[in-house]
Amino acid sequence: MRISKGGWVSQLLKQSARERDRAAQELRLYKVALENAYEGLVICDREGRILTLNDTYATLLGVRAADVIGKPVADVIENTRMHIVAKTGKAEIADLQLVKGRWMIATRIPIRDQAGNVIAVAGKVVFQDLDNLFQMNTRFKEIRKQLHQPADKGKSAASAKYGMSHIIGDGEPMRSVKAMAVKAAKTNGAVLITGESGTGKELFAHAIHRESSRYSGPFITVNCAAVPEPLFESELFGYKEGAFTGAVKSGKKGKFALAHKGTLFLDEIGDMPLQLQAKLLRVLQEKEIEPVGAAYPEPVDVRIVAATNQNLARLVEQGKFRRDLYYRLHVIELRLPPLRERKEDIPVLAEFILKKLARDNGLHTVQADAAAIRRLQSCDWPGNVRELSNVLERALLFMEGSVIREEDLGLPPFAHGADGAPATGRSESEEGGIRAAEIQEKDGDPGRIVSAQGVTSGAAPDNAEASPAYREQEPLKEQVRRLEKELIAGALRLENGDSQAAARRLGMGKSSFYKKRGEYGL
Ligand SMILES: Nc1ncnc2c1ncn2[C@@H]1O[C@H](COP(=O)(O)OP(=O)(O)OP(=O)(O)O)[C@@H](O)[C@H]1O
Repeated sequence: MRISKGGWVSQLLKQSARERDRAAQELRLYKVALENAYEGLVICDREGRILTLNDTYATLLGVRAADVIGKPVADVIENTRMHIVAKTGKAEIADLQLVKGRWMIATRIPIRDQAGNVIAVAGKVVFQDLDNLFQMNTRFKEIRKQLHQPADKGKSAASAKYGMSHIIGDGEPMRSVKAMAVKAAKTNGAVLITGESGTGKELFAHAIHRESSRYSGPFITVNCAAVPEPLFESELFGYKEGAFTGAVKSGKKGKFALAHKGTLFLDEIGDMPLQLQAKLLRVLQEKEIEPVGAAYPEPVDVRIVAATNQNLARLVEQGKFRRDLYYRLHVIELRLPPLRERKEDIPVLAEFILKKLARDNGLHTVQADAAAIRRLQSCDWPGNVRELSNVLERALLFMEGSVIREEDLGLPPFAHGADGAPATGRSESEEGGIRAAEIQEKDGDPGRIVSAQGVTSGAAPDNAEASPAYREQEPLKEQVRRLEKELIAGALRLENGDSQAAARRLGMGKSSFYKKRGEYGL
């Protein structure tokens, strides 16, 4: 059959029209898929100019896609690296990027022509709910920790993690206490570290060990507030085979024996039972231990560093701490200044803490602006550095921009007291919470208390009296207990039952935390 010339042409025209339609439809589909993607998508040319931006990303950025096409991507998207990838040609997978105050997971892929030249870069950001992101990250850290535990368990359990360089603060109070700690480290005598909760006593204990001639020996910690009284003796001194029913068959080494040739850090020493204090004194004098069930004492070479946030002298007066042991420990006392007495250190501390938080959470470092730092310096910090760290961690979660501003700190509005002194900062510490309750009681209203916010903030809101939201009928003590229990249970949940981490999260001292945990049966 002959096909006329006109027939050929019309056939070809029809075919190409069909292909055009198909291509156009395909393009429409891609466009719809791009626009409706859950992720933010952006494509740049090799000069870093935006070729296309989907609606999801445009909405997040608060721009109209049509207005930004052709603009340099760095002018439109904060902290972008699309233009850099266009230059390096190296893909960046799952990088963290802060955009409009939200952390995103960004992936940037160079697109090449057949000769291998970069002609464009495709970028994708997944913005998770921030909590999810942090939860994911916490979970990831846990898994990583579990994976690495068998290899370095022994090492991390028995070695000091911090040195003097980890102790931040170059104001006069801190410089002199650090200098004294270095001197104390060179001796072999017991050191007593005193200071309020969160002032860095544990940090100093580690650093003293590291500065001492025992630095290559073990560093063993015992939290005297956490050991149940009946187990104390065997925990410290160990026991021999068959010492008591339920004992491990082969016997067990105590902390003293584990710390042989190293340092034993007795944290919260004020909580040590009196009977054990007598035994500790004996070890310090005789330099030998007597494991439970042992026939003879065994020599040990251990240097004691003890810490407390209690007033040991007062405990001695009250008959709760042995005078002779107190004198023995008190030979070298390092008194750590509370943060309110070294506010000049707050800027460097904040910088250090923010860097550490960023590192621990795999984020980019964020800074606090001058007003935020001034606000931090206006606080009294009853929970000291731990509390400062908690406030900064929270600010990091709730900040809106890429720099922490005063309002991100979540502190009550700055106010001067009657004596001109700045108002106390928000405290998440137990002490802070109780103080809020006490303030209310002293104000002559013992049956009522401010809301949870007031309790945890450490300062009753200015309008507590006026706002019905802050007034409830439940008796004061019950409210405090209920809230305290909820907070402790919540923190334990978030930290997967890790008491130390939960105590840190709440800005509470470890001993108070353990006590409360037991008290509430959690
Ligand atoms: N000078 C400092 N520089 C850097 N970090 C610090 C400093 N002081 C304290 N910190 C940090 O504050 C937190 C509390 O410190 P640490 O546990 O040493 O305090 P503490 O006095 O032993 O508290 P507690 O009496 O409640 O056990 C830790 O995260 C610690 O790293």
